[in-house]
Amino acid sequence: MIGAVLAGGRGRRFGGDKLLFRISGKPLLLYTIERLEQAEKIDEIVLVASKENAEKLRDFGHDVVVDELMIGPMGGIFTALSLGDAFVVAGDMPLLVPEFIDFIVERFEEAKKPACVPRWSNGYLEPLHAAYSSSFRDFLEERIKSRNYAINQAIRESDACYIEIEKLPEGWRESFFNVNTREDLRRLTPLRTRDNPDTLR
Ligand SMILES: Nc1nc2c(ncn2[C@@H]2O[C@H](COP(=O)(O)OP(=O)(O)OP(=O)(O)O)[C@@H](O)[C@H]2O)c(=O)[nH]1
Ligand SMILES: [Mg+2]
Repeated sequence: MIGAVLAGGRGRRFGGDKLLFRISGKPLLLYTIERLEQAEKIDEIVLVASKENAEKLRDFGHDVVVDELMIGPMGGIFTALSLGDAFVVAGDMPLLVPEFIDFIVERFEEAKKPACVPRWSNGYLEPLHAAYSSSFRDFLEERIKSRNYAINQAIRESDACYIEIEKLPEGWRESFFNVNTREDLRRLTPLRTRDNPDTLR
């Protein structure tokens, strides 16, 4: 399965290109990529870039595909699916849990549904930590044509399968953590053992 990383955002809340921002000398995006590489079900990684940052992202050693739409997550997912079925994450998720990703991909493969998306008990979805089939792309195309870019609504109106988050190990939830502001960087401090045991303290 392709692991697609959305990496075309502007980082407005962060105040600059957060994906290249270095934490203990390592770009945020690299943390995300390394976690995704650890998932056994992911055999190829693709970075979904903007035209502006595509060149820089080539340094990460994975294929880069340019998002021509730049309408937010829906366009990134749409672009990723042009390559085939994909597990899609945001580039600002440094604490991805590889076992959780494998779990979702397995469920997706069994369910044979257009998408498999984690869902909280209050109905909130995690569309940027989900598996999608290339057939979901056709469904998105219609919505993009009518400028309806709301990804959660699209998922709800599709025949998606859901993964109930609260029924899974609590430790897996940190997989959703994403860095949006500089304040969020602080939340990384006590957590890191796997990647950089000492340096983030
Ligand atoms: N390819 C692509 N990636 C996107 C797009 N919008 C956001 N992303 C990426 O999707 C991920 C999650 O988005 P956000 O957390 O909102 O990041 P952002 O858009 O850079 O930040 P803000 O400007 O503060 O919203 C980030 O890794 C972004 O780089 C888009 O239109 N196309
Ligand atoms: Mg984010």
